[in-house]
Amino acid sequence: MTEAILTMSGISKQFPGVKALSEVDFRLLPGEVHALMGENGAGKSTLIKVLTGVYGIDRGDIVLDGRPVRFSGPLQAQHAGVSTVYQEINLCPNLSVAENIFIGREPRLFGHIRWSLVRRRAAELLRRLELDIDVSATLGTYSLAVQQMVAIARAIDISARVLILDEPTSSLDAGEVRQLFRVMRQLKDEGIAILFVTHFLDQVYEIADRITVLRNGRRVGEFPTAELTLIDLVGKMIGKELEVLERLEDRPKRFRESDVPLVDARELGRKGAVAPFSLTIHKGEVVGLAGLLGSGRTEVARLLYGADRADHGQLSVDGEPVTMRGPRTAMAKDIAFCSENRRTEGLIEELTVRENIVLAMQATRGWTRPIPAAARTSWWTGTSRRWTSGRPTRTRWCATSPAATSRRCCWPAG
Ligand SMILES: Nc1ncnc2c1ncn2[C@@H]1O[C@H](COP(=O)(O)OP(=O)(O)OP(=O)(O)O)[C@@H](O)[C@H]1O
Repeated sequence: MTEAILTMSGISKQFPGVKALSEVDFRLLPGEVHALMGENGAGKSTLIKVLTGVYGIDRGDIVLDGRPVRFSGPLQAQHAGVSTVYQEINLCPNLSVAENIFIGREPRLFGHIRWSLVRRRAAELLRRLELDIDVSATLGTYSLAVQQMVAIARAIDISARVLILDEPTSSLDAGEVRQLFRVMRQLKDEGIAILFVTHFLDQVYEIADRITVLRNGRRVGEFPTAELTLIDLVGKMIGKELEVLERLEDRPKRFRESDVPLVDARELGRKGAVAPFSLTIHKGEVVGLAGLLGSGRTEVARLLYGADRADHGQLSVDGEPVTMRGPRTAMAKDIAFCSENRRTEGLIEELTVRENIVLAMQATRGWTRPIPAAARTSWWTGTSRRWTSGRPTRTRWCATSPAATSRRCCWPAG
């Protein structure tokens, strides 16, 4: 059996009031992509951070290449051969690609940086990864995906043994994910061990050789990907067996399929943005839209809210056909929208909390009907009561394809 390049044994980490890791064991083999899986709060980030010295360890041992190690920080870990590339690229977008690859470790002669050597070595490195990137161009002019490849190139040039990729695909579209996976396969073939943290289950099955599952800070197990079915993986992540998951499907719903849906979109679409899709949402139901960046999730939500106008299909609310002329129509139908860009689209940060809420209230009433001062204080408590009493009963997930044409319900949450 191949000897592990990295072994973590009995790792425990306590934060005030939270046991983030309890006696966790983890093994990483050279030349493998190893997915670290678990629900939010399972302990994935903490395990990476104790490995790379961001946090100290309460108990446990780390052995790298046969030698016990305990890093004092990510820089020391990097020099020992363990590099991390995070979802948020921590490079300098205003510097060139070559400068970013060699920043802090530029080759010098008599104190002067040898720029031609920097460019040549950067170009060689990127060529080795079959990346066609101009090393003299400013990094910030490239897409996030390319910037991520540059970060990976830098990481493996510094230390080419263990590469940790923490949620690397969260901001990439399908084509960029393919490009990243090609690079990952190449690094794997060169013998580099890759620790891959992601929430995208389909990507794990595409790229990972083995999977370690964490739950509530404990290791559930280590499995060859080929021997763990998707439903078993989900079961291990959430701590429920297959039969329980199947029974969840049969849970009584608080609505009948024959009930008139609250929202009923039939072949709704917008040219150039979302191909026609159909979707129903019943009272008390939570429907999840899942898909990669660019798959059309946000665009679907914007069409339902009227933030963008549909040019195809029909939308009905509470059984009545509606022409969404804009957010005002949606608000009149009691539809609210919480944008993913809350800071730029959902709030005016210069205003107080109260002023932001009053603005929303004013928008529903129209500017000709000012809100009485007394109502401005009572509205929030009234609304939160309404929200807590209207508990959702059931969650469905719908996956959107790049053109938002397909709809696939996977499993109910909870
Ligand atoms: N710095 C911290 N201080 C206190 N508690 C923390 C800290 N970092 C993490 N935790 C807690 O430790 C537990 C594990 O968190 P961790 O971030 O490692 O989980 P995760 O699996 O990476 O989740 P996610 O997928 O959401 O990133 C959680 O309960 C979290 O709230």
